[in-house]
Amino acid sequence: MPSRPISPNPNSPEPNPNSNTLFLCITLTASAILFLAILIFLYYLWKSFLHNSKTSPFDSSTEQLKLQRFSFKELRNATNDFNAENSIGKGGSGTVFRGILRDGKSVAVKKLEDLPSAQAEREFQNELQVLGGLRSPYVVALLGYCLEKNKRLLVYEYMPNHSLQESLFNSVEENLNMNMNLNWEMRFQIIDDVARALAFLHLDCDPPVIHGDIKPSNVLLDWNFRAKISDFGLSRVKVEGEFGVDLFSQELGKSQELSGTLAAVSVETPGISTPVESNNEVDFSLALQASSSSKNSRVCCNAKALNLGSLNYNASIANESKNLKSKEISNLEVASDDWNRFVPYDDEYCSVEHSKELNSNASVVVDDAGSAKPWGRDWWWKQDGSGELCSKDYVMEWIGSQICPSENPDWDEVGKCNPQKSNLDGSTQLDMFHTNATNSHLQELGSEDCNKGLEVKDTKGRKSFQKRHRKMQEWWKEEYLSEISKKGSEIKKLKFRWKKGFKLPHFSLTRRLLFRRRTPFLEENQNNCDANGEFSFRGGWKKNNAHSVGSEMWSGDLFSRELSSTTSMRGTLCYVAPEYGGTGYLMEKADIYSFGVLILVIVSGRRPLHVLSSPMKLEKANLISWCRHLAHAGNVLELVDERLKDMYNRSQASLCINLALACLQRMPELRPDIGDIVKILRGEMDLPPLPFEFSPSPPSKISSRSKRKKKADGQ
Ligand SMILES: Nc1ncnc2c1ncn2[C@@H]1O[C@H](COP(=O)(O)OP(=O)(O)OP(=O)(O)O)[C@@H](O)[C@H]1O
Repeated sequence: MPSRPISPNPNSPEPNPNSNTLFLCITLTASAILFLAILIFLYYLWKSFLHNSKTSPFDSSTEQLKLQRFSFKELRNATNDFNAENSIGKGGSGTVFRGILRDGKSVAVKKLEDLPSAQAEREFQNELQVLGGLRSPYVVALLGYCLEKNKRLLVYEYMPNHSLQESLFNSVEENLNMNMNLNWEMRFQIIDDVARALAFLHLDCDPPVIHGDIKPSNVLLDWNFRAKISDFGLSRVKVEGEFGVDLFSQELGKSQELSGTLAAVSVETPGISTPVESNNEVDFSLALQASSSSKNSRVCCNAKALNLGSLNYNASIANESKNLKSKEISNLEVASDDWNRFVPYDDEYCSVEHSKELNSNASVVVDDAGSAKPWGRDWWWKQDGSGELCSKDYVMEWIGSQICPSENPDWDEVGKCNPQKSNLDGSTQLDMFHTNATNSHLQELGSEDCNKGLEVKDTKGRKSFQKRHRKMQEWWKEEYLSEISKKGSEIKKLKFRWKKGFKLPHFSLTRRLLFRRRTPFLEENQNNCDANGEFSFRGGWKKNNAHSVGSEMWSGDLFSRELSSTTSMRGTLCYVAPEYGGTGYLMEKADIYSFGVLILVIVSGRRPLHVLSSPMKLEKANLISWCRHLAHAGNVLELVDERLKDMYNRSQASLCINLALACLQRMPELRPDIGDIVKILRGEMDLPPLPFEFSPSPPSKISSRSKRKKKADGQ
């Protein structure tokens, strides 16, 4: 029986073709939306990942600050076409004008040179990246910037009483006219303000910021003569990890450890909204990047300083000609620049360290007395730009007497290791790195001995000092010279590569990328600072010789110190800490040193090296040296500015001077930290005991608090 076909159930609904299509449409749309959402999500995830990896470490602690971007036209209008009448100062990198913005706000506009050098460029970046991220009542606010083609301008809050430099060193008449003479209360307040500014940078910023160039022209005064610090072109951000011992090795450690990441971020915009053009080197952002990527590294990165290094390095490469006679002066100028920065404020208590540097200069004085500029740069003589140091011969004579004491045979030995001599011999600057490195160690060791040795004045003592000094030199030679010679071939290789690829300060991005492939180990350094031989050199070195910050601390430390003694000079002559040229242990303490000089300058109203055309007592020319003598004689108040007459608080003045002496100790570790300094100035803490040579014998603990209490009681 044939089966009957099953007829469709008349009750079942007919499939509706329209609803099918609708269903399909909805599904497709939903999938597309979902897919898009996922894409968007992934995109944002990726973006935020990128953003986080480039965020300044400030972000964690400080709100990002938006800097206003001005057009050039706006600033030109504000300053009346940069009218000379509106010019309020000139610094190394440009001129500062007073301007009034459209909203009526007074600003100071720093116009950098139109053809910015690599150094100016880095300074610009540094200023934006560091100062741009800081807000404190003790720090001059950076309000904005202008970046148009080759135009670089920075816009700051206007400080009506300009710089401390002017208030202290303008003529009395000038100051009287402008009502800018500083009485004691103002001076003490300024010292306190600068201390608080440093406390903010060192203690409140995370990571700490090291200013690196504390001096009167970088202390600006508001209407009430309250001080704020400015000029962060040399500043550094410090990231401290568990291996935080030596600055320079940390720099190396950072570049080594982060070799993979550094290259990638060099031209990226850093955390704060900062203009970075693709051809600019943003070494600062590298430091920040490094800091966020490396737990165990402590990073100090500095643009201007690296550039100084590059200057030296370039000079060294350019200086391979053996017939140096005519060129050598200019090269020596560059080379001796670094040496010069140490020069003449160190006194007899610790002068062996600097004696060679001084000697190097002395040899130029002797060799080249009349011609050229034996000291390299005019600015050396024009401390802080005023040009008041007009008696060169006088100073030279004085320096000569300081550096070549014929009665000290030990110094002859140091004198042999003269960078200029090595140059005259026809050796290259790279060779000089060795020589100078060697010397710097000899000096360090020597100076240690000198400090001890000077305490022993008799012949027996002198002999033992010499013996110890030589012994230390021998020890150093045995310990390190072989190691350095092992590394000589590496240096040559680097020199070769440098000549091939790193000579141009701004070679094109394409070339950079090409070069990157070929020389990966140099790329991180190139990104850091493409014209910077020193940094490349360091990084390259570290790359091949170190595997971690900790494990290679010592070799890195050794080598970087050698280099730093010739190439990494920073700051301003007479204000820069001695360790900047050598064993840079604690960077904050370098600020403390400069602060010590600043205190003396404020209290005395004198420059650190103060030589006038009129005859003057020799020992007073060097402020620090003179202060130490006075301290030893128990008469520090003689240092107080005569213009104040007797109208000053004696206990405060004595406290300030003794505090300055504490800050000026040669060993960074012995200098008080800024937290203590603030407390000492507030009278909440006693001044730590000063070293023997600064105190009238027997050494006594200066109890500022008790003294002030007594004084208060007496009153
Ligand atoms: N915000 C400001 N308000 C008022 N005056 C300022 C301001 N900034 C700078 N000046 C003035 O301009 C001068 C030059 O400042 P600038 O920072 O360019 O150079 P410097 O610190 O003197 O030198 P260098 O930059 O070479 O260390 C200062 O000494 C000060 O008198």
